[in-house]
Amino acid sequence: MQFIEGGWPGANPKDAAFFARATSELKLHSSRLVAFGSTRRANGDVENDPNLRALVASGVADVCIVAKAWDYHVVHALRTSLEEALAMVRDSVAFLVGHGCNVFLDAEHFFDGFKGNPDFAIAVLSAAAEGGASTLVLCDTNGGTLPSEIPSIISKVNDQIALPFGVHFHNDSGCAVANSLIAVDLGATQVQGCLNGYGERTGNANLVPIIAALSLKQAISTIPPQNLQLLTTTARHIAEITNLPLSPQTPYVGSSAFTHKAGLHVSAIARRSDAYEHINPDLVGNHSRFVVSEMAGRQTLLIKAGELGLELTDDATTSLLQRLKDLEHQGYHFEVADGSLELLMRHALGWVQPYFEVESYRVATDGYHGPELLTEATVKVRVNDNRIIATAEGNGPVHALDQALRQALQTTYPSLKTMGLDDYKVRVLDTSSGTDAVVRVLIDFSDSETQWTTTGVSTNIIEASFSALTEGFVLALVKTTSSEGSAQ
Ligand SMILES: CC(=O)SCCNC(=O)CCNC(=O)[C@H](O)C(C)(C)COP(=O)(O)OP(=O)(O)OC[C@H]1O[C@@H](n2cnc3c(N)ncnc32)[C@H](O)[C@@H]1OP(=O)(O)O
Ligand SMILES: CC(=O)C(=O)O
Repeated sequence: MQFIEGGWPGANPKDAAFFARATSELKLHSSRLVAFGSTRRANGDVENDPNLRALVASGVADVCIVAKAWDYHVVHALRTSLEEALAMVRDSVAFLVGHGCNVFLDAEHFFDGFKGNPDFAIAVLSAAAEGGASTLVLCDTNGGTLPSEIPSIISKVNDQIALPFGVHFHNDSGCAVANSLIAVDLGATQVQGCLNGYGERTGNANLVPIIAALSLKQAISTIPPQNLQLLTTTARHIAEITNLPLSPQTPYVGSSAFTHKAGLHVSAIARRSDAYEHINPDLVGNHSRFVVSEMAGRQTLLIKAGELGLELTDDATTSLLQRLKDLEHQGYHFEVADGSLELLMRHALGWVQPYFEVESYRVATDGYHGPELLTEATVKVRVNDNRIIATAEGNGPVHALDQALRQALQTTYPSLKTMGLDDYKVRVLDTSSGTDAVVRVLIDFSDSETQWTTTGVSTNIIEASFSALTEGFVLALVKTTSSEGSAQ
């Protein structure tokens, strides 16, 4: 069974409103909603404790309450006696169970508490068991516990407590996932955490790799098996909603999790698809990808060319590999510029783009005549046997050049009307050279069917931009003519 903790009813109006709506409107299929809270206050009484009353009033059957399991916290944070702390646990659990709740007890600071005073930490678990809790959850609240410390502590818990136990690790030492997996090996039946590892400070245990590892590598039931393939889209969707983007390197679900770059890796994968993948990415809804860079070898180029429907000869592969490495050394970055890479491959096969030839271009920005900056570009191109001169204005140099090129080419190639320029990025490659630096421009394009990125590198930002821009136009024409079935 999976549980989703929805918040702390009574802590704030939002959590209260959530439970009011969720209990009537939310239809969960494979999981149950849990309300979170704490034990009663020290020297208080359960009947009049607003937190416990709010848990009962939340309308959910499963509740999780936190209790201090470290004597240091009892003395200094709660400022009460160890006896009273145990009574708080016992009374609160019994109260909730008496109101029909299934109670999980989160033993806060259990691991640190156990190291300092194991008898008290175990006594907290026993008090919860006496009160009627169904699962005792050992928490590493400060997140400092290391994997090597877990077995001896959990085996002592197993010796003394018969109830099922869960774990709740924070990631302050970067060990939350590893600790959770070890705990499951040692008998934990509940792992608390958060999708994508969100949470206070460095976050909670990331449930994504925990679910994937337990389900796929240890045959332990977690989420329904048919939902495993939704792991990647779910993690990315949640990242989108929370506006906390996933690192591409996120295990299992990141965009680079199964992306291969090193030539030696790709050459082995070409022979055995699982050579450099710890699982089949399809199982979690992700996929393999190959990127081309200066670390590529021949096999990488052959695979990439195959994806583009191009057949590289031996000679073309050799010259392409050399050219690619030289250009990357100059500052090109083909890993993120698939469009420019495609053109490089075509050129290696002797292809010359047949659409237009640029004779010259010029751009001028005039800031002295009126309140608005005016940028004007002129391009001179040859299309078939015609010489065309087009001039256009724009918000800036790239816009003006884009407009002028469109004006020059659109009569002959009306399909260019559907092409859009989506993003434009500039990166300074050698900051120590100041305004004399080499810059790399990346431009993202799209039409109704597809997207492509081109790149240009120069000490002159206009030249780098114009090079990326014209490559974008050429690719738009390649794509149109390929989809019309013409020669490539
Ligand atoms: C270990 C964890 O991370 S559990 C998750 C913690 N989550 C949160 O704290 C988020 C929600 N919290 C809140 O909205 C508020 O802190 C509330 C509503 C719970 C309490 O607010 P307040 O009544 O203003 O108390 P405040 O937050 O200042 O202080 C905490 C009080 O809880 C007591 N307390 C702390 N832990 C516990 C516990 N496990 N059981 C009982 N009482 C506790 C403290 O002793 C203190 O009471 P005191 O001032 O009477 O000594
Ligand atoms: C309950 C909880 O969040 C903790 O102890 O870490």
